[in-house]
Amino acid sequence: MIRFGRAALRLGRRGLATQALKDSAAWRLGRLNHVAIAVPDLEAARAFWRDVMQAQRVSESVAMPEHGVHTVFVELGNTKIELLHPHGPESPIAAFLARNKRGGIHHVCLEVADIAAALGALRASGVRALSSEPRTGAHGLPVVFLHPSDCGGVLVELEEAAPAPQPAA
Ligand SMILES: C[C@@H](C(=O)O)C(=O)SCCNC(=O)CCNC(=O)[C@H](O)C(C)(C)COP(=O)(O)OP(=O)(O)OC[C@H]1O[C@@H](n2cnc3c(N)ncnc32)[C@H](O)[C@@H]1OP(=O)(O)O
Repeated sequence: MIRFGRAALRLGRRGLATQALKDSAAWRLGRLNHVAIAVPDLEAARAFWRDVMQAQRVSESVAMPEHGVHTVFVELGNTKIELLHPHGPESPIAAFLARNKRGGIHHVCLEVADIAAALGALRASGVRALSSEPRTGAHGLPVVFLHPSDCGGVLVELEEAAPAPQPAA
């Protein structure tokens, strides 16, 4: 059975649906920030997106040992692709690549306006977070991962959107 936390059950009831709408207004689900792809060979993947797919901007590789990954960002204009490669044997990407030898889509990252409010509302709907608190993600902003078994089989990362720049006075 595919699970979506307890949200699908609860939203069937009028009162809880209204509450969920109020909650979502507070935390506001926003843009697709990136799609992450786990890759067995980071330099080969980097070259593919730069030279074959002709992406205009492909970053250098950055090591993030605190997340167990090396990352490369491919800018697409409306969103990004994050290439992920394991950093260390405990890396979650190592476990993923052990099951998916050629790599594949690992997670999607969605922006929210208020990550603490999002976590509270999602937990109340039965969606499990994979850390007790948000951590600092690849863009230096708070992120939290949601269990794929509670999100229809998709690993979802939430990232608190950077505050919009204020117009010059
Ligand atoms: C730098 C940062 C950033 O962008 O800001 C990052 O990207 S860090 C990127 C790396 N960090 C993370 O991924 C952190 C969050 N990830 C985790 O905590 C873990 O990887 C889990 C998602 C819990 C999976 O861990 P593990 O493979 O040990 O768990 P498990 O074998 O018990 O799997 C539990 C269930 O989830 C499924 N599963 C595992 N990984 C999955 C994935 N990427 N997408 C969809 N489903 C997935 C398994 O098939 C299994 O399904 P069944 O139960 O149906 O068999």
